[in-house]
Amino acid sequence: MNYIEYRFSISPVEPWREILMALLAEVEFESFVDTENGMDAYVKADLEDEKSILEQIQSISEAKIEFERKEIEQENWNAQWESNFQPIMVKDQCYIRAEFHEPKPEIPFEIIIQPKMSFGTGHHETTHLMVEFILETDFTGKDTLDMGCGTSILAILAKMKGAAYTEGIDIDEWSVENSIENAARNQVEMTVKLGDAEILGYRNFDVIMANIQRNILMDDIPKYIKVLNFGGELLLSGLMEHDFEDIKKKCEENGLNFVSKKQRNEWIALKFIKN
Ligand SMILES: C[S@@+](CC[C@H](N)C(=O)[O-])C[C@H]1O[C@@H](n2cnc3c(N)ncnc32)[C@H](O)[C@@H]1O
Repeated sequence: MNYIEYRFSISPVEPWREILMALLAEVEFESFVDTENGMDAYVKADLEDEKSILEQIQSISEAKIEFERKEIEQENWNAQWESNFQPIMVKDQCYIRAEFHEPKPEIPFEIIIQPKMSFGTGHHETTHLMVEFILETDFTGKDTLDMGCGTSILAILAKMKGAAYTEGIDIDEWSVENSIENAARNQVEMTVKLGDAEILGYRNFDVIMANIQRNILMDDIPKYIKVLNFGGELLLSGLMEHDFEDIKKKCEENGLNFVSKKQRNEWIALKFIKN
C-alpha cells in the first residue's frame, strides 16, 4: 500500500483542532509536527479513504485550507519522517530523539524513538502531557500498562522510571512491531501485545496509561478500572477540553477519584486514583 501525505497550512489556525479530530475519526495519523501555520500531518490512508477525508475537512471548516498532497511509497516513508523529526524536551527531564540526533547524557531520561508508522514522538500535545504526568508519578516496583501504546514511548519512560513490569497493547500491528523495536533500542524490557481492552483480565496493574481518544475511552474505562489495583492510578489523554466532564463522570461512576488535569492548547490529560 502507498501512503498519502497531507501537509496542511490553515489560516486562521484555530479550526485546525476540529479538523484534526474529524480526521482522527477517519484515518490513522502517523505523525504530527507543529509548524508556524498549523501542523504538518502525515496521514496513512488508502486511496479509497481519500474522498471522505476531503469531504470531512470541507464540511468542518470555513477557514482557508491549503494542503499539498503527495503519494509516498511505503519504502520511502521512513526517509520522509526522518527529514522532519526534531528532538523534543519535556520539562527539562525527558529528551526524546531519534538515533541520528546528538545524545544529551545530562538529561535524566533520554528516549530514542523511531516511530515508522506509529504514533508517539512527544510532539503531539497528548503524548507531551502524558510524559509530563509520568515524570511526576512514582513507578518504582509498579506493574504498568500502556494501552494504545503506539511507539511505546510512555511504556519505555515508565520502565526507565523503575516500573517492575510494563506491558504495551495496541490494535495496530505496525505499532506492536514498532514497540518491540523501540523497547530494544532503549534497552528496556517490556511485553507487547496486539489487541484492545478485550484482552485484559489476566493480571492487574498499579498504573494504567491510555492516550487513545474520547469514544474508545468512554467504552473502555470500566474495563481498565477492573484491572487497576486499589491505590492505582489511571492516566488518560487523547482528550479535548470539552471531553473533561464526560470522562470525569465515567471514571467517578466506576469508582475512581479525580486527581488532576493538564492542558496544552485544547488537549487535556487527566489523572485519577482508585481508592
Ligand atoms: C494517540 S495514539 C497514542 C500513542 C502513544 N501511547 C502516545 O501517547 O503517543 C493512540 C494509539 O492507540 C491505538 N488504539 C486505537 N484504538 C485502540 C483500542 N481500542 N485499544 C488499544 N489501542 C488502540 C492506536 O493504534 C494508536 O497507536
